[in-house]
Amino acid sequence: MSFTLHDLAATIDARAAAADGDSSYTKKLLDKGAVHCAKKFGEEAVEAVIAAVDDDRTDLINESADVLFHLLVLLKSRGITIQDVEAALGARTHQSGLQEKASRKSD
Ligand SMILES: N=c1c2ncn([C@@H]3O[C@H](COP(=O)(O)OP(=O)(O)OP(=O)(O)O)[C@@H](O)[C@H]3O)c2ncn1[C@@H]1O[C@H](COP(=O)(O)O)[C@@H](O)[C@H]1O
Repeated sequence: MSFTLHDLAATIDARAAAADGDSSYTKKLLDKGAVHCAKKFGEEAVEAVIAAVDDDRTDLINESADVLFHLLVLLKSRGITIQDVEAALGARTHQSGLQEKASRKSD
């Protein structure tokens, strides 16, 4: 059985609804607010960048897991769901990234 980001998002939802900060790291982050969640996400992203630059495969995989967890917590802190993000990604599939970039330059 595979584990998905939807499973993790559901756990984060459950912790937000019913946990307390002494027993749940997720709830502890959410209780500190969106700005704190954003800072933690930024820290984890930088750690992933460092792992990539160092070409450390194991570190990059582990830091990527941290990044995805902290991104989902950040989204939760602002009332955004993974389905909202998937919808944004889905809306982009009609054109390539290069086409989208070119259309922005002519704005
Ligand atoms: N995937 C994760 C996950 N990834 C990373 N982390 C935590 O993120 C933190 C990042 O480490 P840092 O050193 O940057 O932070 P820290 O210094 O420990 O913490 P701060 O006091 O700075 O916030 C660590 O405490 C990790 O345990 C996670 N914590 C929880 N989850 C998932 O969330 C679920 C619910 O967790 P709880 O809310 O704790 O029950 C777990 O079962 C996991 O599936």
